[in-house]
Amino acid sequence: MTYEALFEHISQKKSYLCIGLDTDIRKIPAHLLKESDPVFEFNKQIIDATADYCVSYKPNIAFYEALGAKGWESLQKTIEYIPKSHFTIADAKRGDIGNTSGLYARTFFDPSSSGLNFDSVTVAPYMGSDSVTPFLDFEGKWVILLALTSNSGGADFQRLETKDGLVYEQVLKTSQTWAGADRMMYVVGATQTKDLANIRTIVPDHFLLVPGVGAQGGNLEEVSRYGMNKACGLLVNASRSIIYAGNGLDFAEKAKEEAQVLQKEMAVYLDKYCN
Ligand SMILES: O=c1ccn([C@@H]2O[C@H](COP(=O)(O)O)[C@@H](O)[C@H]2O)c(=O)[nH]1
Repeated sequence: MTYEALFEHISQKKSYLCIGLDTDIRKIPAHLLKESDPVFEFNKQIIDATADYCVSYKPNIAFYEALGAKGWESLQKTIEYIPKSHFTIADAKRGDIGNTSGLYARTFFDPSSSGLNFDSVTVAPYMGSDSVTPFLDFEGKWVILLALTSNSGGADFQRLETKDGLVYEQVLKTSQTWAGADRMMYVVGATQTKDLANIRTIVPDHFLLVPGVGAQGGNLEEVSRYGMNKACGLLVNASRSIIYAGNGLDFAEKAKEEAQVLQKEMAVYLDKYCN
């Protein structure tokens, strides 16, 4: 998906909501456990109920890998089921020496190899350029680089001072020489809103993937006020607060209600801050 197509979809839907499909077999409603693939059945009903209110889905790969081959199968079926209009993110946080990164890229981007055809994958910048650029060899696919994460421990390294600024600032600056705003996004936690104005001076045009509203307590208004640019430039993720909003027969309806609340708020912020 292109930058322009993503912005067009956001404008049409008046939403920059990304729903995290962090589907934990131990947390899904009991009545689904009799299904042959409970994880896929849960995802399918969540997608059917919420697709009108979001522009993106982000399965966190850990939740699928933890189930072995069966989890991989649920992930493949889920990715095929998501409407093509929606931007898909493999939240896998990969990155290794170039040779190995190339295979991680095939895993998420080459359906003839793995059965998966994501639009993007999250990548850790720690191993540097040759660990990231193999993901960019796949035309039209995106890298979402970890910059300033939502967890408190992120500060251990990301906020270390160097002679040229903080480590996360260096990640933003150096990685711009690898790809532009049309192929690269950055992860910035919704719990890090004090840094958003600074981040926007370094990457004014890039999309930011912002996890941390909902269960982690991030503030959507602040994220939007300080993070939005003229093409919206935000994909705000919520996982647990949406997908586990209910736990009964009506779990998908409850998820829809939560998604709708966020979408309505986003419509207001798009009018106010997207310029
Ligand atoms: O900095 C980061 C990077 C990734 N995540 C992931 O996003 C979701 C958040 O889930 P919630 O249930 O809405 O808290 C989850 O998959 C994380 O692994 C993040 O939270 N922070």
